[in-house]
Amino acid sequence: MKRLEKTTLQLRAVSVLRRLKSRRTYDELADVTGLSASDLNRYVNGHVLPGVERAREIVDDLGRETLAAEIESRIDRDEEGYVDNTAVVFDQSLLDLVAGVAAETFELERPDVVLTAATDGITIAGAMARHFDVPVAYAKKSRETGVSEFVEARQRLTPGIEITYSLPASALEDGDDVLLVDDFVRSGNTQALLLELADRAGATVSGVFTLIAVGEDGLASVRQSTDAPVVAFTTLSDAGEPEGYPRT
Ligand SMILES: O=P(O)(O)OC[C@H]1O[C@H](OP(=O)(O)OP(=O)(O)O)[C@H](O)[C@@H]1O
Repeated sequence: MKRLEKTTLQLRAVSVLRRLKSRRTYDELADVTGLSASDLNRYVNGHVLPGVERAREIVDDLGRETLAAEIESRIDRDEEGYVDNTAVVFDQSLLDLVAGVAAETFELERPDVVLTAATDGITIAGAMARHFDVPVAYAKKSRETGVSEFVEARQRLTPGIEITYSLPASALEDGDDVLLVDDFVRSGNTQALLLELADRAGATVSGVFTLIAVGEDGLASVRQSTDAPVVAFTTLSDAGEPEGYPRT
């Protein structure tokens, strides 16, 4: 592991601890982490960095669980099960941390481009692109004025109603490795569309990452369309209650 990667991991672990600390005393944080309150105080206040192995444990064991619980606690659902994740997708610093933790825990490979669909996927896709230091591209439901060439794919909403998503042709090059990212997957239709766009551009999809999966059906459907790993940071049940992680 290179020095820069080690330091990045150590700093990410500190960010996770700071998020946890914001709602807890040091003694409570010690109970959650199994680390001593005095060590935690030094990490959180920036006097010392955790060692690399300890940092990895903090990120892998606590990072995802903590952030998934935070995401779940910020999601509202109406009576019909529609998701309001505004409080998540508007919080860029939370997403920046999620992107780094997700890349570490899911061992996502560095792509050439991160691709998403406008609108709500843009902030998590931007966070993932920044993590890997690669460009982010997004397909839109309208053609960008001034762009002459597009790659396009159609999404069928109901019989007779379709939306065309347009991606400037310059966004992807033949042979690019692409990571598909979105804020949530429900039916998987949006990911199917992004897979089609990538395919039309001659790109290879190296992975699919969603912040939230609503039920398992959408993920299963995406997995049938690609051999690339398809992963969700957290999964909510269709019935309305988040599952998999305790709330904080
Ligand atoms: O798996 P699916 O059933 O396709 O649903 C997931 C998509 O739905 C939402 O976008 P939406 O189409 O609502 O557009 P928006 O981001 O502009 O709100 C969300 O941002 C995903 O892109």
